[in-house]
Amino acid sequence: MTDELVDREVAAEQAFVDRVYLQLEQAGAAAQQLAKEGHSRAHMGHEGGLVERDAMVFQAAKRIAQLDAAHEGLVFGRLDLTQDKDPQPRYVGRIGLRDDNRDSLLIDWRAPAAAVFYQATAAEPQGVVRRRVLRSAGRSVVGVEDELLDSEGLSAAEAAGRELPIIGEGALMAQLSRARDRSMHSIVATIQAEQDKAIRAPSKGVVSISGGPGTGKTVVALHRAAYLLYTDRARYERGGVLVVGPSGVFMRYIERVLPSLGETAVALRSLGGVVDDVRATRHDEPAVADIKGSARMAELMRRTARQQAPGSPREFRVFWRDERLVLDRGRLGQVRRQLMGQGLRNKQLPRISHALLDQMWRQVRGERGREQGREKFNDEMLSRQDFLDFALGWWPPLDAPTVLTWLRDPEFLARVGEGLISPEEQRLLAKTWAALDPSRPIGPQISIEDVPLLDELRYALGDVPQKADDERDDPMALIEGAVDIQELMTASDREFAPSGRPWRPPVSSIEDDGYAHVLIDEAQDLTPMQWRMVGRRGRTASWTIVGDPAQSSWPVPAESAAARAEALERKQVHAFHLSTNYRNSAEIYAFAAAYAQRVGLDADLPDAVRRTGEEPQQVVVPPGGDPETVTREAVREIAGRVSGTVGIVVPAARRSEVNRWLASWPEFADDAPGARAAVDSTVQPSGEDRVVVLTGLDTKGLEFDGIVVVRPQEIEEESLTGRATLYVVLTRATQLLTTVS
Ligand SMILES: Nc1ncnc2c1ncn2[C@@H]1O[C@H](COP(=O)(O)OP(=O)(O)OP(=O)(O)O)[C@@H](O)[C@H]1O
Repeated sequence: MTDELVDREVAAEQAFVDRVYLQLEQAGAAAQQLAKEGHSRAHMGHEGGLVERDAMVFQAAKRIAQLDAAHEGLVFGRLDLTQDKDPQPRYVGRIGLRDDNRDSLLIDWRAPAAAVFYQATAAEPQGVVRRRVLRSAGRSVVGVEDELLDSEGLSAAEAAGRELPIIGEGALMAQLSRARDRSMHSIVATIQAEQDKAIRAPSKGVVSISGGPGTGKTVVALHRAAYLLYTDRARYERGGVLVVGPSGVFMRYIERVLPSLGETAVALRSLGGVVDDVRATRHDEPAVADIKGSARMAELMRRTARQQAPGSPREFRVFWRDERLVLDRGRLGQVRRQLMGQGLRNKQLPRISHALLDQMWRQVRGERGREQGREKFNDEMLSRQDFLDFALGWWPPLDAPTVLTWLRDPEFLARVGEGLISPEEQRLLAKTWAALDPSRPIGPQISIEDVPLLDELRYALGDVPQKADDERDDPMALIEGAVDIQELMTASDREFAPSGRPWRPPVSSIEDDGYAHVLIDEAQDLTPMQWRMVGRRGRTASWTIVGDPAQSSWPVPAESAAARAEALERKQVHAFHLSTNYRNSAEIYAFAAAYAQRVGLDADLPDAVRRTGEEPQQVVVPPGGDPETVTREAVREIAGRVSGTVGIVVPAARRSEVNRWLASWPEFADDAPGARAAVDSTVQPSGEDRVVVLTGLDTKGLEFDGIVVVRPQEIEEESLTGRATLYVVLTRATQLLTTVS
């Protein structure tokens, strides 16, 4: 293959790509013009729909241009079919586009017509002679990679005067060898057949995608989200797609993929951010996390939500027509039980005054009182400030953060935890909640493990009924106006809302929590309580769940499996399995797999296909030697040899120490500004650093060109599932891996 030939082919593709961008600009300008003219029409009938669609294409393309200029092109694939099928080339891109005659210029990668691009193989070419991947930098085509799928078809095409040279080493290998930066990239150009099947699976029930490390589970799941939005945009955009991943760092790592595919209507949430308006970023220590994640906590929260509010009045006395009426403990207890039996606590707010009045009216025996009648009695009581204050103090509207803070009192905790959690467990829990302050926003005060507990409380309490706007600030309004309560828009309202009303992320009502699709990444790590939390968001949803049990950091798999089954409520599960590791070099993965087998993890071992000739290094600090010097040497060596990111993975207890090391090494001053920031606080590593310090758990789902593992033994011993965590750590590097023991 001559350079001249390559240049000629690249130039030919460039001409086509230029045409696409020109067309896109024209379509965008026209869409904008139309949108300007008929903004209100966009919500009506057919014409409006067209405006919306064109505007969407335009928006998508604009985002692609902004976000991906440096990396990925709009047009990435070309198919040349057999003479009898179609002598014209077909191009595949991130979005679909038509020319002025409404003929297809570019096929959306998700369209049925593009499926063959991913599914054709040499064994089953499906009419494809040559598959070509275009490599681009922004709008420039910089290379092409071809695959010949049907040599007979090629001869026939050439005989008919079509020239179809085969160029390049194969797109996949070129793609896999690229340096890694701090964000995940889309794989649209090189999706493999087994991945494509999972991406395009029908959107019913649950699609469960399993596979070992680096098999593309995450990236496949994200492409699936884009695929679903493409196939049923009205449903998924209106109902919402929720993507849940393990950590904030991970969410930042994947956040570019969907926009680069032109999709923005997706809520990306870390496990600490599933509940609206709450963003927890800190983990509890493993022993505490294990308690807070366990299914028993559901009962603890249920009991908590039924307790009398600490400090609330416990008695009410009043004289009425010469009689003393008393609401004492016993009578209040009866009213309480009656109200609790009728449903969620906050939902009873409109009923409490009448329930209390009933109880008091029963005490009215005297003739003077009786003859005035119940109505008069009600009127008079309801106009007494002391009665209203009592009623509202005794049964106040409650929000989950306030109720969670009740648990900071060890005596309260002991009472509700009786028979459920041991005194030692109570002590551990109370310690983590001791400083909770109801007067400050709860988000920054709680851990990732507290978030499902908070959610549990929200559902046990129910929403405080909403009143009309002018009464919002007056809690008294809750008591009297039992009838005209305005509920917030519910999930089903949203589902059937007139089209054209854009979907907005739910606010904070539990009725707004439902989504049309829920996608869970790293599902093996969800605790039973987390499954309950995400389950509530997907009652009427279809699901995509991806995970690898061998990477699990939850110690009681059976309990988690039960919670998962409950969350999925007998929805039908379609299972897909991915079998090739695209991340690690074969050498690195062989090392990690040997570790998994040695320590008895029941690992799903994929094939790693890319050889680099670089074996992992195991460095031992000599007796009396300095671990910092040895680590620094290892990091320097790796950073000098790879052009992308480097992760230094350490036991949780050593994170600040190693951050201090890194911050003090002048050769990394430019590469690791985040380490400096972390030295005196617990801030997350900044998004753009080339060299970062992470704990084992932090590395979940991420990847780096090079990894240095500091004291692997300690990572292993750090928690009950330390071996699985270390296995995860060993499977994060694409090029070079060094352990420092
Ligand atoms: N078809 C593909 N073409 C190019 N790159 C791919 C392909 N499939 C996966 N990759 C790359 O392989 C790497 C691993 O993918 P991903 O993180 O999705 O795997 P995973 O199965 O979720 O891994 P883990 O379980 O170890 O976190 C990523 O860099 C991804 O871009």
